[in-house]
Amino acid sequence: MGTRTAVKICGLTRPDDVDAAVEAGADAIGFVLYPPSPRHVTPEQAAELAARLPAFVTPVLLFVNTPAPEVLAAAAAVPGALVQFHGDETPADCWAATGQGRLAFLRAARIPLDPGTPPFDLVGFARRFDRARAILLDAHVPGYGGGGRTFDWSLLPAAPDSHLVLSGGLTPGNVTEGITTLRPLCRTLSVDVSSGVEASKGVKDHGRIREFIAAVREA
Ligand SMILES: O=C(O)c1ccccc1NCC(=O)[C@H](O)[C@H](O)COP(=O)(O)O
Repeated sequence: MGTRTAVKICGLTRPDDVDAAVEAGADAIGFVLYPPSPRHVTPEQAAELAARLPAFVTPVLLFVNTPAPEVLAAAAAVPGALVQFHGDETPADCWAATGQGRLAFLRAARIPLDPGTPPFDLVGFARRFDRARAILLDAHVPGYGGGGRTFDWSLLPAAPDSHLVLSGGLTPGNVTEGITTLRPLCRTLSVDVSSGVEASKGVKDHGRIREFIAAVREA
């Protein structure tokens, strides 16, 4: 029996898109609380959208270098939220912004795209952020994330004790390859997508969400 790969659909801004992602079988829904992002929602909007989620779908609040009090205030309004740190946050920043571990968090690792850069020290990164629920692997793109770019999956070293989330440029067409490439390297693997299921930034294509999740379920 295959290991079930959890799916996070990220960057939702509209109620209909949240409902469609839940209907399609998403396990987690990400809300971007980073004002420069074209997918940005306010904490109040995130709380309103998250209230549409059934208990078995996890809301994920995504921050970039946000002060701890703002993270904690936003999370207080979203019961059961995971927080995702996608900037330059240190382990100490994550500890403070999760209320000394009260909140579970994902830590994004932004993998350089430049050819010739040395392999990413995934084991070292995971050790640094050993309190993280999982390490989300994304391409290092301008604007911190949501870039629709894949990094070179073949360069990733094994991280047998790590819970990983593959992210960055996933689509219904490439997610199966991503899963088969990374699943043997880690303890558990989930996937995360934003651009690859969009009609435009922040506007999700419901058919592509269904295709993406169907591809994951078949992998
Ligand atoms: O989605 C954004 O606009 C964004 C902006 C700034 C930091 C992070 C952001 N998204 C984080 C995510 O978890 C995305 O799903 C991830 O970067 C993958 O995005 P994509 O390559 O578009 O699938």
